[in-house]
Amino acid sequence: MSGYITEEIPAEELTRQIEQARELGDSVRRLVTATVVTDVGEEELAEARAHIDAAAEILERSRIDSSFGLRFNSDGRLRNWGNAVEGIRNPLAPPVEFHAEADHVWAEFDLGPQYEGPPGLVHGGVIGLILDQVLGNAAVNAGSPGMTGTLTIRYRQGTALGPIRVEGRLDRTEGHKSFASGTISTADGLCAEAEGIFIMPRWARGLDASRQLGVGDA
Ligand SMILES: CCCCCCCC(=O)SCCNC(=O)CCNC(=O)[C@H](O)C(C)(C)COP(=O)(O)OP(=O)(O)OC[C@H]1O[C@@H](n2cnc3c(N)ncnc32)[C@H](O)[C@@H]1OP(=O)(O)O
Repeated sequence: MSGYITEEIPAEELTRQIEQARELGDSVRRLVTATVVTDVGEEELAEARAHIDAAAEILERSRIDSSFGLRFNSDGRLRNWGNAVEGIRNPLAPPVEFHAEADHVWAEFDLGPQYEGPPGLVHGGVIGLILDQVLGNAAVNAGSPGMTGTLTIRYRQGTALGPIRVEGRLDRTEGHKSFASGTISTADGLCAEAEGIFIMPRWARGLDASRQLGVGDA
């Protein structure tokens, strides 16, 4: 399967690259939020657009000819900068930083106006996006990673934009299948809960465990 790349970047250099990636992602995330809620006039909009197009042209001077993929470094760190939930250089990602406990994973972060569905509330698809990742990471954390086969979500109440907490845990495994569950909550209480079946695909079953579907961090 392509997109799984092994690299040898010296540790200090990789740390520097990670910082730069986060800074670039944060700057564009700020821009995305500002774009959704700006109320400036026509002249300022034109001025901003010229700057944005100029910045895009600089970034396009050199680019990889694929998506970012999963990049494993020789020091054990893994980069998933394009990931739609966790990718530090992906401005579509909040990005979510998960914490791994013995029996579950969790994260707390803000969802801004770019994630809106119904007015003031998080889009249902974004809820699914985040729950897919938290359940998948729970399976990874428990040592039983897999691709999402089935994801079932029950939306209990609207999720207000702003601070949210997500949690996920592995409930059980059956052969190549991992059964995970998780929740999204806010200050208003439980907003959505999910159950998922994560399956180790046939093509990945013979691979070294550390390379199966991106077990790792960074
Ligand atoms: C880094 C980790 C975090 C990841 C978080 C994000 C996760 C994702 O977004 S993954 C992307 C979205 N998912 C996908 O694209 C998956 C697409 N589907 C596939 O790749 C395959 O169909 C896949 C992996 C689900 C099944 O793989 P395949 O090699 O066909 O499995 P196969 O050997 O036929 O079946 C294995 C078992 O799973 C069951 N199964 C197969 N498909 C499904 C399914 N969709 N739902 C439930 N069970 C299923 C089979 O019945 C079989 O069960 P049993 O062992 O009891 O007989």
